[in-house]
Amino acid sequence: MWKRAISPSTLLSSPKSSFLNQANGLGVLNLFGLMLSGGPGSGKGTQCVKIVETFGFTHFSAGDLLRREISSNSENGAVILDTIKEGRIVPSEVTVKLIQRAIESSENYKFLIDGFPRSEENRIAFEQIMGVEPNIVLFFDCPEEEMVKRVLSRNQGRVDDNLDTIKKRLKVFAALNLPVINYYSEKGKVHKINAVGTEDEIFEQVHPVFAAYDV
Ligand SMILES: Nc1ncnc2c1ncn2[C@@H]1O[C@H](COP(=O)(O)OP(=O)(O)O)[C@@H](O)[C@H]1O
Ligand SMILES: O=c1ccn([C@@H]2O[C@H](COP(=O)(O)OP(=O)(O)O)[C@@H](O)[C@H]2O)c(=O)[nH]1
Ligand SMILES: [Mg+2]
Repeated sequence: MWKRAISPSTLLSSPKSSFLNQANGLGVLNLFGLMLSGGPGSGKGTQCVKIVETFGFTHFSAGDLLRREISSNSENGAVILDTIKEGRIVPSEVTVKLIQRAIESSENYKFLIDGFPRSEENRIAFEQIMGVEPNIVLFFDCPEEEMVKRVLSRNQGRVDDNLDTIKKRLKVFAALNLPVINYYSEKGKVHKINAVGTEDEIFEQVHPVFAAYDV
């Protein structure tokens, strides 16, 4: 379980007080974290919309947070844009800080972190900075040719939705994703989803994962 330390004044006024863990008398709030992993175009973002609607999670897409940094002309914007165009991974501390800011400014206690961690280095940086781990990891398993087809017809005007970048992204994914999945698998946190099928068919696999958790 994720826990967030909060001040006593926040505690008293918090709408989330029913999630207080008062065992140590410190005012600690329990958070519930879900991470979604899967290659480009495997359908993570699409299923997040359904999870938000059905289970009331707050959705943070690491890619969207990075794209927002580019459009807000932040000091890191140029480096992030270049990295995304090349299909590489943005330095961990940049992404983790954006996720941290998003979580800390949210009133919800249930989070979906979509498209992160993309490497062991990402994972370790997240755990060091945040001091928490996800409760559940959903891994979207999708053949490369299906991912390519979906990305090339995504039509959202993204700078990385082209054949050249997608090829690079698939190589990065193949090289860096497995250790992350192995790490969380050993902790019994990974639920593998067959990402081929209609959106509803895929959600039929996602839905029961939540049954075992009181969220
Ligand atoms: N089950 C599916 N079957 C076919 N196309 C899908 C499916 N799920 C998502 N898509 C489409 O594929 C593209 C990539 O989906 P998206 O959710 O953005 O994937 P990701 O976030 O993993 O990159 C989008 O255009 C989306 O509408
Ligand atoms: O934790 C992250 C998430 C995304 N990205 C960058 O942002 C791009 C797009 O990520 P997004 O999750 O939006 O892509 P999707 O998998 O949804 O196609 C990736 O290729 C990376 O270059 C990154 O560096 N770190
Ligand atoms: Mg996405």
